[in-house]
Amino acid sequence: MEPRQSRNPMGRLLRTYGRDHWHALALGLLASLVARVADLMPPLLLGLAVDTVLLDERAFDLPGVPTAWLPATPATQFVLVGGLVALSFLTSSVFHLLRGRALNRFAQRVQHDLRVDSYDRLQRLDSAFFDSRQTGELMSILSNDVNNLEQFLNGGVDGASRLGVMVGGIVVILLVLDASLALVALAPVPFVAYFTYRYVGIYQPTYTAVRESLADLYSRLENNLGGVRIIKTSTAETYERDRVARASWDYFEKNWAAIRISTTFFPSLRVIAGVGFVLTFLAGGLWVLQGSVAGVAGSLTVGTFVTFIFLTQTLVWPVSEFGEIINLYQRAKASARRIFDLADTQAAVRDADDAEPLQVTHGTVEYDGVSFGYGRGTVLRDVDVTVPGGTTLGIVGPTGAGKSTVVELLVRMYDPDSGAVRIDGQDLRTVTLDSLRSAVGYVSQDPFLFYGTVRENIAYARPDASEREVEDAARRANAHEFVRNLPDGYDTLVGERGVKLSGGQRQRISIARAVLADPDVFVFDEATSAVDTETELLIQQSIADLTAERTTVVIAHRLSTVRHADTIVVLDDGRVVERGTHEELLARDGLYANLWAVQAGQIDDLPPEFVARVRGRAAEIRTDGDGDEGADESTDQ
Ligand SMILES: Nc1ncnc2c1ncn2[C@@H]1O[C@H](COP(=O)(O)OP(=O)(O)OP(=O)(O)O)[C@@H](O)[C@H]1O
Repeated sequence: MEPRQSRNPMGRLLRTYGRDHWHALALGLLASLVARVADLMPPLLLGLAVDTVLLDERAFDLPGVPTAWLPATPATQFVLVGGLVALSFLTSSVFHLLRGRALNRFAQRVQHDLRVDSYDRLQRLDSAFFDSRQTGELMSILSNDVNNLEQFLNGGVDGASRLGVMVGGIVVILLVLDASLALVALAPVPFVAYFTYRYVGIYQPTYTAVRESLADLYSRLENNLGGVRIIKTSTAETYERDRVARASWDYFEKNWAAIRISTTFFPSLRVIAGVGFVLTFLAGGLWVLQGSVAGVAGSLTVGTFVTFIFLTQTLVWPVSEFGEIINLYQRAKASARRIFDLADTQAAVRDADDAEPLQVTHGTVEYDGVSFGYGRGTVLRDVDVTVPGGTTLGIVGPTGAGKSTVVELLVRMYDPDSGAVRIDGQDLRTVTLDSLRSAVGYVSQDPFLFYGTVRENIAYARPDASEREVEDAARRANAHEFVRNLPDGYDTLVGERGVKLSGGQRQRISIARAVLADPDVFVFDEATSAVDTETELLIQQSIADLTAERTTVVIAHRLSTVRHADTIVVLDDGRVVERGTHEELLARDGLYANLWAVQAGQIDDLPPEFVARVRGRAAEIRTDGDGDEGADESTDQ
C-alpha cells in the first residue's frame, strides 16, 4: 500500500499541475526577463554619460542609433541619457508589475489545484490508511507542504529567473566592457557556488527533521483539541500543557538548528561577495589611475569603472540569493515528494477494474466463511450468516466481540481476509463502491454531524431533497418534534461534531439522514452511551418503522432493541456462538440468555462459570490499564 518514493517530483508537479497554467508562467518569465534587462540599463547609461558627456573622452553614441539622429550639445545629450534612464525605470516598473501578477497567479492556481486534488485523493483512501496515519500529519501535508510549493513557484521561480538574467546579463556586459576586470569581479562566483552546494548538503537533513517535528506538534495539538472534554474532565490540563510544551520545544530545537545554519550561511556569502566587490573596486580604480596593478596592465575609462561598480553591486544580491533559491527548491522538492507519495498511495479497498454497479433485487445479505483482522490478530473467525431480503438481523455479544467489524465489512470499509460478503449474490469486491454505499445506509454508534444546519445534516446524502422530504424523514426518525423546538428549527446550526445536541438527538438526526437516503439495506449500530428510556423507545420505534420494509442489520447493546428481530446472532471473540430468535435463544440458556439476565438485573440467577468469566475479563482489563504506558495511551485516543 505504501508507494515508492516519487522520482523527480518537481518535474511531475510542473507536468501535472503547471500545464494548465503555462501561459501565466510564460508571461511571468517573459516579463521578468524584460524587467531585469531594463534594470541593467541605468548603470550602462551612467557609464556612457560619464565618458562621453561629463569627461568628453570619446564621442557620444548609442548602439544601433545613427549619429545624425543624436543631439549635438552636451546638455541635450545629458538630458537624452536622463530620459533613457527614466524610460528604463518605467519599463522595469511595468514589467515587474506584470511579472508579480503572472507568477503569483501561476503559483496560486497551482496551489489551489494541488490542494483540492490532494484532499480528494486523500478522502478516497480506505479506513486502513486512516487507522495508520495521524490527522495532524495529513493536515501538515495539505497545509505546509502545499504552501512550500506555492512559495517556491512564486519566490523561487522568480528568484531563479532573476538570477539567470541578472547574472547572465551582467557577466556578458562585464566581459564585453573589460575582460580583465570582469575576471576579478567574477572571481568569487565559483566560491559562492561551492559554498552553496555545501550548505544545501548540511541544511537538507536538518530541514527534514524540522518538518517531522512540526507534523508531530500538529498531531499533538489536533489530538488534544479533539479530546478537550476528556482533558477537562480528567483535569489533565497541566499534563497536556507539558506534553504540548515538549513537542513544541522539540520543534524549537530542530528549527533553531536549521536557523543557525541558514543565518550563518547568508552573511558568509555576503563576505565572499564583499571581497569580490572590494577587489573590483581596487583593481578597477588603480587601473584607471595608474594603468597597472601588481604588474598587470589594464586600461579603463572612468565611465566603464562606474558601470562596473554599479553592476558588481547588483551582482551581490542575486548571487547571495542563490542559496535561498536552492533552499526553497529543496523544501519544495521534499514537499512535492510527500504530496505525490500520498497521491500514489493505493487504497486496498477500491473499485476493481471491471467493477459493476450493485444490483439489489431482494436485498439478501450473506457472510460466507468470513475471517478478518485489522492487521495484527484475527477479529472475525469464519462468520457464516445469511440475512434474507427484507428481514432483520440482530447482532449481540460482549464488548470487543467484533459486532461493529461485521458491519464495517458490509459497507466495505475493509475487505475480508478470507471468505466473502455478498448482497444478492454479488461479492462486494466486484461492485462499485459508490453503488454499494448508496445501497447501504449506515447509522453508526457515534454519529457525526457536520458543522451546518440540521436540515443540511439530514439532507447530506441527498442535497436536492425538498423541505417536505426532509421533514418527513425527520418525522419517521422521531426527530421532528425536538428539531421544531430548537431555536431556529431546521435552520439551527449544530456545532462542530454536533456538540450542541444530545447523543440521542444526534442519533435520531442520523437516522433521518438514512431514511431520506432510502437505502436498500439499513445498518444500525446502537449507541453505547446511555440514552434515557423515552429516547431509547423513540429510537427503537423509528428503527422498527424502517426495518419493516427492508433488510436490516442492527447491532444492539440493549438486547430489547433486537428482541423482535427475525434472527439474532451472538458473537463472542469473533465467532458466531449462537443464533436464533429471542425465544429460541432464551430457551438455549447460553450466552444470550445470560446477557439477557444481566440486563434484566437477574445477576443472582446466572451460572457461576459465566460470572467467573466476566469477573476474569474485568480483572484482565484492569491489569492492562495499570501501567503508565496504558494510562498514556488512553489519553491518546
Ligand atoms: N480500526 C481498528 N484497528 C484495529 N483494531 C480494531 C479497529 N477497530 C476495532 N478493532 C478491534 O477489533 C475488535 C472488535 O472490535 P469491534 O468494534 O468490532 O467490537 P464490538 O463488538 O463492536 O465492540 P463494542 O460493543 O464495544 O462496540 C476489538 O478488539 C477492537 O479493539
